[in-house]
Amino acid sequence: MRDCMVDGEAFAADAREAVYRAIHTRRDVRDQFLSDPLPDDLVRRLLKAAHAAPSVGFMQPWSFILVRSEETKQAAWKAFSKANAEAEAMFADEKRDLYRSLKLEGIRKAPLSIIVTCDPDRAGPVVLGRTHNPRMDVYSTVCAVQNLWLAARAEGVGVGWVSIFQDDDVRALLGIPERIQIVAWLCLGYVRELYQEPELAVKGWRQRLDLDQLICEERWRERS
Ligand SMILES: Cc1cc2c(cc1C)N(C[C@H](O)[C@H](O)[C@H](O)COP(=O)(O)O)c1[nH]c(=O)[nH]c(=O)c1N2
Repeated sequence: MRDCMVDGEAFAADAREAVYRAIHTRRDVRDQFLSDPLPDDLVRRLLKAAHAAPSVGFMQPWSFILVRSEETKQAAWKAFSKANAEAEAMFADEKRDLYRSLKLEGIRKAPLSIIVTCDPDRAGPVVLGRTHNPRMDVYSTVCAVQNLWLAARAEGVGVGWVSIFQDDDVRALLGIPERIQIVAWLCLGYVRELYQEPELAVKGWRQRLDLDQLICEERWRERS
């Protein structure tokens, strides 16, 4: 068994710093995408990072659909626009005005979209670790998205997650069968600069919560 092990010691300070830098400077990107295409080997590294994510029962339920054509991106943007109009109507008064002013997608600007899906049947009917909570497959897929997002940050590639869609529109557009879950539409492209803080905070939509208010010991505590 010893032959199967690798060193588990802490990274050297600069490598550790790089990991935290990727975590803390990662941003959701909507408008800063450059049009330059992403090289295939880079895209492959990002997908490899996603594929290295943890998954329940080592299920690896994810798949990745790569979209580069203007035609498909235009159709996706139309689906977004329809859903976004519905979303806008759900907010009241000033919040609605602020919502309307926000840029919430970069579908047409980003040279590449990666749609991440989850196959609930990937590892058969009974999956280790998912026996009492079937949602674990989607949670695993989200881990893959986050791996990709952090790797992209290190590569100078911005990622924007767009979730303002009716699933059926995306299904029809990409030919995704009913049994497959759509987890994320990710827009990707090189970026020259990023917001220092979440754009939604900068634009006054919502601020970062105080971490100390979110930690409790032993028992659930309502946030004050
Ligand atoms: C599941 C999920 C879904 C979405 C998002 C994120 C996640 C995790 N985010 C991005 C989100 O607004 C952003 O992560 C937060 O505002 C925090 O900003 P940073 O990611 O730190 O820049 C996002 N942003 C956006 O402009 N349109 C969208 O539809 C979505 N959808």
